[in-house]
Amino acid sequence: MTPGIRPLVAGNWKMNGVSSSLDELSRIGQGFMHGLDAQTDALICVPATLLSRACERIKDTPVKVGGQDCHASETGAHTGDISAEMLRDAGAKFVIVGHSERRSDHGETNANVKAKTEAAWRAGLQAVLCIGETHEQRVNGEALRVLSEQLTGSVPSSSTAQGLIIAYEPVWAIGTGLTPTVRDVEQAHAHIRQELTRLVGEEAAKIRILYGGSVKPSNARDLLGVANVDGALVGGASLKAADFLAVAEAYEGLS
Ligand SMILES: O=C[C@H](O)COP(=O)(O)O
Repeated sequence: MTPGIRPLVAGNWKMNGVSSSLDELSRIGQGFMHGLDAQTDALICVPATLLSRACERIKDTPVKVGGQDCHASETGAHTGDISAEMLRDAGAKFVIVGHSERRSDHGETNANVKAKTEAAWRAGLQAVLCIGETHEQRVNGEALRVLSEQLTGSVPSSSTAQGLIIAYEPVWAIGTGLTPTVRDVEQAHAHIRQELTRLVGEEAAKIRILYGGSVKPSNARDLLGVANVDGALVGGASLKAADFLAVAEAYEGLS
């Protein structure tokens, strides 16, 4: 946690979710409305096909809805793509950019990610910008250098805490059940904060830095209690309301 920064617990449903999954979303919304201590902000990034209905379902709860990617252009001949303006029109308030699955499946570069971040702002969305090293890079001692490179190439210098959230997701920890040690998370997040300061100045002190990669109820408290960890980006454990709410509950007692 960082003093003065309100944590965000964000879920990423990835390519999971059909109409019937909206009941799970309703349970998440209800959980944040009634059960939790309102100590965290909450966000669920659903597939684009569910966006409008998801917004409608949880409009009376504190949980926000986001998209998982956007095109850098506002409109145009880009079959199958979705612009940030379209996400906003469907009710999204946030969008994930630069997730490692987009980088690996679609060859997205840091420059692409930067353009998508700026597109998100143009549409009035907050960007959740993902960075993280591969297993090979970590083993070779290159993790911090890779994070610096990704931040330098993808974070616009005009970034503000209103527009930008960073998610540190070690690629090797995503969906594997493996997590870095608390010491490694602490080191990575401190490094990210330092690099953000170099890139955007004192605004960096207010920018949320989330940890993502195999976050679940059993490890949430350890991971989220680390200095400079201002929330979580949760994949698999966000698909079940009970798990997602349990991750969010980890903040109770931490603050
Ligand atoms: O966006 C979420 C991350 O990729 C983490 O996924 P995971 O919690 O299933 O490891």
